[in-house]
Amino acid sequence: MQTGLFEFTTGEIVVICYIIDKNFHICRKFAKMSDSKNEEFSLDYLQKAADYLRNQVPFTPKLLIICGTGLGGLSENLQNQIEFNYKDIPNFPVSNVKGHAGKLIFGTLSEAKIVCMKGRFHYFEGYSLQKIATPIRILKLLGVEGLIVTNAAGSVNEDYKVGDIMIIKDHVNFLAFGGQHPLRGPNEHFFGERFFPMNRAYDRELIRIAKEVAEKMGISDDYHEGVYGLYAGPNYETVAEVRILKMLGVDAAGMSTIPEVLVAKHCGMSVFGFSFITNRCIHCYDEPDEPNHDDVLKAVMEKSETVKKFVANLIQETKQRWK
Ligand SMILES: O=P(O)(O)O[C@@H]1C[C@H](O)[C@@H](CO)O1
Ligand code: HPA
Repeated sequence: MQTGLFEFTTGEIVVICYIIDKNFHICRKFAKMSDSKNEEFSLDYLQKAADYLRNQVPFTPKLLIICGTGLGGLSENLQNQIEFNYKDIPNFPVSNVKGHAGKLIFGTLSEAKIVCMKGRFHYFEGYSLQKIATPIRILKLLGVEGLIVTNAAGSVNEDYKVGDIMIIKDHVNFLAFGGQHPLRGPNEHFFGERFFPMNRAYDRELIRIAKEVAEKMGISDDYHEGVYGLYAGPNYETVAEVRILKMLGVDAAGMSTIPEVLVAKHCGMSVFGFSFITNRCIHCYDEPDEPNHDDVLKAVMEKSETVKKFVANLIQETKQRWK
């Protein structure tokens, strides 16, 4: 048979049809696989977790606090606590890192209606970026309008010291430069628009109030406003990587936060974030220090009361928003 440039026998045509058909099925299979990946981020899937929680919590939470490594104590501020283990909530991920308890705690503080994630999910644990951010969407379905996101981070900025608080004014999402994003894939319009801005991601009014709170607490030498950079981990940075982060305008490096902030902004939440500086990132080859997770936990423990007070005061000053 003459088909344009090529000549085929009937047998060859059968083989070509078979290959096309096989490829078509393989393509459909891949399309289904990526669809099913998104299914776990879809309204229907997440609604199940939201329904489970809604049936047991007698109020609508307005503010979500994500506790960074060792910062689980932030939930101790809450009154009238109702606690859930992540593993008991249908379609909720489970966290595996030391310093992350894996509990969702509902409660009130200065009349603000709050839910605390005591334990978060990290990319280095093997979760997809979507899975990391599913709690944001679940809690949005429950009524949450604002997010306070916290993390342990290493200081790239050499003016920072261990124990400082860095209020996040902006971030650099290194994963996005490589094309990785929790909102990659079909857009779930229920939650937000396909394209959305991030130039005002961190709420300027909340930052202003937080700075006032820090001043009133007398910790003006111990807080900064800076840029958070997401390093995927689980290793801490090499010296060359720290130097690159510095050149690119990063003040503190961590392994979390940005996927949660992206999904929170996409669904219209106000966001305030801060890093607790647990260690210095090492800039020089002849420095003998090496960062490690136990020192990270120790640094947080030493200042946990100050951090708890900072968050409690910030909530007190903004409680009208979260009633
Ligand atoms: O959950 P966060 O970002 O606070 O955790 C940071 C990153 C690693 O889990 C850990 C490194 O020590 O702290
Ligand atoms: O130095 C760090 N780098 C990245 N993540 C971190 N989390 C705590 N400290 C660090």
